[in-house]
Amino acid sequence: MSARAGMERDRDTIFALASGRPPAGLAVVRISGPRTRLVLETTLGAVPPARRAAYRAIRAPGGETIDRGVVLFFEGPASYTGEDSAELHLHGGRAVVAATLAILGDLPGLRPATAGEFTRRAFDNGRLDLTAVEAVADLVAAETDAQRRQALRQLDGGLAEVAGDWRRRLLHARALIEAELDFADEDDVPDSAAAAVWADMAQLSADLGKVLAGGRVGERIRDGFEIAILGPPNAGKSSLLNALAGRDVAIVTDVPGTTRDLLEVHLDLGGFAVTLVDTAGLRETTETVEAEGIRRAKARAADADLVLWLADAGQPPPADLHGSETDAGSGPLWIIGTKRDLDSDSKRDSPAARLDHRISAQTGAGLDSLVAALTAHVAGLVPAEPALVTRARHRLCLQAAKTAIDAAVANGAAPLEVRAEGLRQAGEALGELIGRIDVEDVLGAIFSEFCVGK
Ligand SMILES: Nc1nc2c(ncn2[C@@H]2O[C@H](COP(=O)(O)OP(=O)(O)OP(=O)(O)O)[C@@H](O)[C@H]2O)c(=O)[nH]1
Ligand SMILES: [K+]
Ligand SMILES: [Mg+2]
Repeated sequence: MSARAGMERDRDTIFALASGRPPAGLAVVRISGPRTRLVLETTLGAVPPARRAAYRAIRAPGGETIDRGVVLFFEGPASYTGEDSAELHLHGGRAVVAATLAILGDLPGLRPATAGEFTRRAFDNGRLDLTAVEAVADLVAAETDAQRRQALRQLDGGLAEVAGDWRRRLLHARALIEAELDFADEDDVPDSAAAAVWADMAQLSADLGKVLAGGRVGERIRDGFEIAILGPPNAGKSSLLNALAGRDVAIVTDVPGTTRDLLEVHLDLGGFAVTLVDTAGLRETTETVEAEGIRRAKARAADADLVLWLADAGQPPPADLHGSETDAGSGPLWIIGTKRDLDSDSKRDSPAARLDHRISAQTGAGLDSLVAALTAHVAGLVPAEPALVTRARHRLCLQAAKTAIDAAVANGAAPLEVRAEGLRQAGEALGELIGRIDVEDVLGAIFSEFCVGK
């Protein structure tokens, strides 16, 4: 779309059902754009007072009453989108919603909103920065308390405020350097100002490093921690997955090699989103499909925050699976003895294998204590300090900024212009983070996550 066509579209007044699929108790239809007042005059007879709930009849142009409900009018720019906008709170019936949307669609200058378009206008009108836009999407998608809290913190400016401070420090440093360049011919300019600039930039790099050192916890809270279930064929992996999911997700049979593909179940463990992954049983095989399943199982285990190694006869995990716990990319591994209901008394008491837990997916024995341990483990992965980096995009922008600052600080022998350019690049990376510079491609990716009506 050309810039001009984009501006034409922006002048449209948009509408959408912002609430869930009817039938429902209520339906909220959202309207935003320059014709909002006209819409309200046409359908209600008059524009209600701004920001005050008004009980009104909603009428078709012919005069028929479609429904009665509460209407809210928000006068721009003090609205979510920054434009005149309104909400119609209707009875959530299919016919009510369909008739209302049809009336709006027939009004000149109105069209249905595209996914995320209300929030896009809020961003374009400076009501939300880019991290807040992402947070709106995350809040709508949040399924656990930790996800909700993290999204709300980000919406309240968690990362954006810190990044704003960092940008101001960079601008200040660049201004001092500019001044120094302007006075470079004069002998009486003290060096101390420059020294202070680079000391602060070194500190800024350390501040960025501290936030980055939080690792990917924020991303994990958003996307879910991963627990992979591995073990030899028939160890009872799929049975455990089903037991923890509380439903029959995976096929369970007594045929070794039943599971081939990775199967995922999403759990809420103590308010944290967790993805539990069932995998193909590990064994030597020449069978193509099974071999691919085993390859995927190992790859997933390498990325997991925790591997549960299931063993019904105490088989130890292969050495290539987990290495030491300090290996990069490999989290800890617990050994779980399965089919406890079949254990003879002698086996139960034998200390032959190191077992972290003993369970029976069949009787449910040991499952409560396993879930409690998993919940505590996941909670233990989350530091008390809330994460500021909640998406890979944030991490990459901060890393780019830090790299540019580090190079500028370290490169003391380079001309001042070159070092200043590094600081400009760092500022640009932080600008990209909050969406203050041209970021069209980034925007497309972010807004594609939205639903219509948001
Ligand atoms: N007695 C008993 N049998 C179990 C238990 N858990 C699983 N089984 C049985 O063990 C067999 C294999 O179970 P699965 O859950 O399919 O094992 P798996 O590890 O997923 O097997 P593959 O996908 O083939 O690698 C099935 O016959 C299950 O009914 C248990 O706790 N007690
Ligand atoms: K099986
Ligand atoms: Mg299985």
